[in-house]
Amino acid sequence: MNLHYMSGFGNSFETEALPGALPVGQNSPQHVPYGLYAEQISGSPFTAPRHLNRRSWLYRIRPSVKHGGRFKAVDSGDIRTAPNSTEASLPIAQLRWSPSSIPDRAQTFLDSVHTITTCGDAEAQSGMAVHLLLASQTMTESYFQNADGEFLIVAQHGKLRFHTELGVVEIQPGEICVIPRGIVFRLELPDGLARAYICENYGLPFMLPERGPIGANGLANERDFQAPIAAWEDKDCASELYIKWCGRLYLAEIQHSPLDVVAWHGNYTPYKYDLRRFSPMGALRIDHADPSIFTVLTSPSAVAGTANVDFAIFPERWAVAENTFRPPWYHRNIMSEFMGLIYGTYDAKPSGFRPGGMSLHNMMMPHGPDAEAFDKATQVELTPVKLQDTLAFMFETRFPQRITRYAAELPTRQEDYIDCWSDLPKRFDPRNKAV
Ligand SMILES: O=C(O)Cc1cc(O)ccc1O
Ligand SMILES: [Fe+2]
Repeated sequence: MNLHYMSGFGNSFETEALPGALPVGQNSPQHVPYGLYAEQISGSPFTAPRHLNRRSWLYRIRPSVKHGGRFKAVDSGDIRTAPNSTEASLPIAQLRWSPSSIPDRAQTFLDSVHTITTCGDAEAQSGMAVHLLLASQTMTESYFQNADGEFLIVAQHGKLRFHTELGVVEIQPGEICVIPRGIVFRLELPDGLARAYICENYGLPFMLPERGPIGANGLANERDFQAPIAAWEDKDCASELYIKWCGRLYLAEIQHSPLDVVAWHGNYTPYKYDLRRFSPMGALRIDHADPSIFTVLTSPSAVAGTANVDFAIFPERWAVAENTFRPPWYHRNIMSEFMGLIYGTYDAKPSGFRPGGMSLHNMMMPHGPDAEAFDKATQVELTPVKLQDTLAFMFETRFPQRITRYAAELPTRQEDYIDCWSDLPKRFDPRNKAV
């Protein structure tokens, strides 16, 4: 499918799928072209300062109030929403899971979403959840809307094509898609199967981090983000609209497609980004820099520098530091680190962390390179080395992440994970400074 996008991050975009569908010079004329309805969707309070203000104007076949009706509460399967702190009773630990296979029994988007962790409080609009998407069924007359947060979807296996109210966004492994809070979509699977990690961000929408002394360019560059162009469905048939709202799932039976937006303008839009366009900065002479240098997107909290969620990646790059232990240092962190591996190997965990797998190093849980990585990093000759064919990522949050019962009971959980550090010897010798 040859899809077109508009380039930029946080721009005011405008797009029309029919010539002249977009009103000119005003948002809400008495008569909208082609008999469309004008509707605003606000992703920030009206009075939010400009840099945080998000809204779009949609020109649609029916106002979205016609896409609702009577909602009934339905079972939310494996989807959980914070606070969900008492469901699993595992003792605290460093946790890691091998990749889950994608079941081939037919699954809709909803029963292919399995929550792994939750943190914060969705109703307080802070915190996040991590979900694992194991999908094998295209949604046809079924649509979903999340009022609790925005979705950041990290494709790991197979293509994911999101038909959204604002247009179509397709991603493949190496790419991400963000769907703002409240935007209706359905998911199509061009390859039949897909595996993806989802960060559901309850807080402020993701934005680009400040660059500070880096300057005006580098890391994720604005022009590499892509927003969809308007595309509408004019479909009258029995359909289902699911809404997740304050942690519960509701269903409304509707008689048409809610993806009926013919034109739109604004800055509240889904978007995609190819993580391989990230322009990394790094330690050019000594030491291992803090992973914040690899932040792609951040959802700030009200406390400066204390993210609700940071989305960071560990992309292909050169390692050049001299006289340096090059992998991540051993550490404990007040922030909680959920990691996934999209492809390749991750330098701190060469064996047990596999593409499609997950790890969780929660608040103040010690971690760092396993024994194999430590050995290699302390013995290797320090020539410039390219870390190639590798892409890992981290959702790092200020809140402790509570795992779900589903995650605790997954057969892929590696009960022996902490043994990856057991071969680290005591190396201390008070008589020998130069071990
Ligand atoms: O724990 C991890 O593997 C993630 C990580 C990477 C890094 O380079 C520095 C700190 C950090 O938490
Ligand atoms: Fe870490």
